[in-house]
Amino acid sequence: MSYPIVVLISGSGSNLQALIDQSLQGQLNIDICAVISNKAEAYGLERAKLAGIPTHTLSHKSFDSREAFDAELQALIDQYQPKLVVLAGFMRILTETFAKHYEGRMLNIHPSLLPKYKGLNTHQRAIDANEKEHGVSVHFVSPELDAGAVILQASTEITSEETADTLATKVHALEHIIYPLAVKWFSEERLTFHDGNAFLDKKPLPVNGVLYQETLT
Ligand SMILES: Nc1nc2c(c(=O)[nH]1)N[C@@H](CN(C=O)c1ccc(C(=O)N[C@@H](CCC(=O)O)C(=O)O)cc1)CN2
Ligand SMILES: NCC(=O)N[C@@H]1O[C@H](COP(=O)([O-])[O-])[C@@H](O)[C@H]1O
Repeated sequence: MSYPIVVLISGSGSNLQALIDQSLQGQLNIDICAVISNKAEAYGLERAKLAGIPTHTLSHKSFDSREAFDAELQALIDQYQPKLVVLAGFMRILTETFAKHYEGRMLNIHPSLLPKYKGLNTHQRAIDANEKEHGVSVHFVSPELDAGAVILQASTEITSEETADTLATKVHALEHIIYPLAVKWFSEERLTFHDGNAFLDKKPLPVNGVLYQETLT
């Protein structure tokens, strides 16, 4: 029996594509029931359609408040009764009510080594701060932005010639490895969440999650 998930996007959907590909290759036993975007122009919607996955666009601009948008989004998601909600480049801050409704069963991928560089424009900020390394974090979604329990991180060196674009390319490659791995762990019920903390095989994860190395796969 495959594991039902719903994926939320706002843009290109390369992380969605990584999940689709690994599912099709039999590496992930998931059923992506629907892909929902808040942006009609998101290329990730085309990726979903090509994979035969139902798509929905729910524009936040059509709602008077964040709460009204989130309520509609929650009703749409719950029609599919997913066991996991995956934010894959979903660029809206979610309300406390929404985050609590899916607490422990909603993941996000964030392009920094949390808790560093929460928010937006993380690659340029890391370069401007003369960081020697940068990377990506997969975490449970909490009401506080980018503050949920970290599950997995992967890092890369920032070179002297680095630009935000070259760094984003390196980070994207890491994302496409660790996000499917985190989803796999959750779908196999190895990854769990209790009282704000993440556990793998019933053991508490380190505060910054597991640092990805090749040996993990
Ligand atoms: N309650 C939470 N909501 C969201 C979380 C979270 O951890 N808790 N993660 C984010 C994803 N994210 C970073 O990983 C993020 C997404 C969006 C923004 C943001 O500032 N959004 C603006 C609009 C920006 C735009 O449209 O380009 C906004 O919502 O006003 C910051 C961080 C998903 N939600
Ligand atoms: N704050 C959230 C955030 O910035 N998420 C980032 O959006 C990109 C989505 O790429 P994709 O649409 O190709 O998967 C990814 O790099 C992800 O880390």
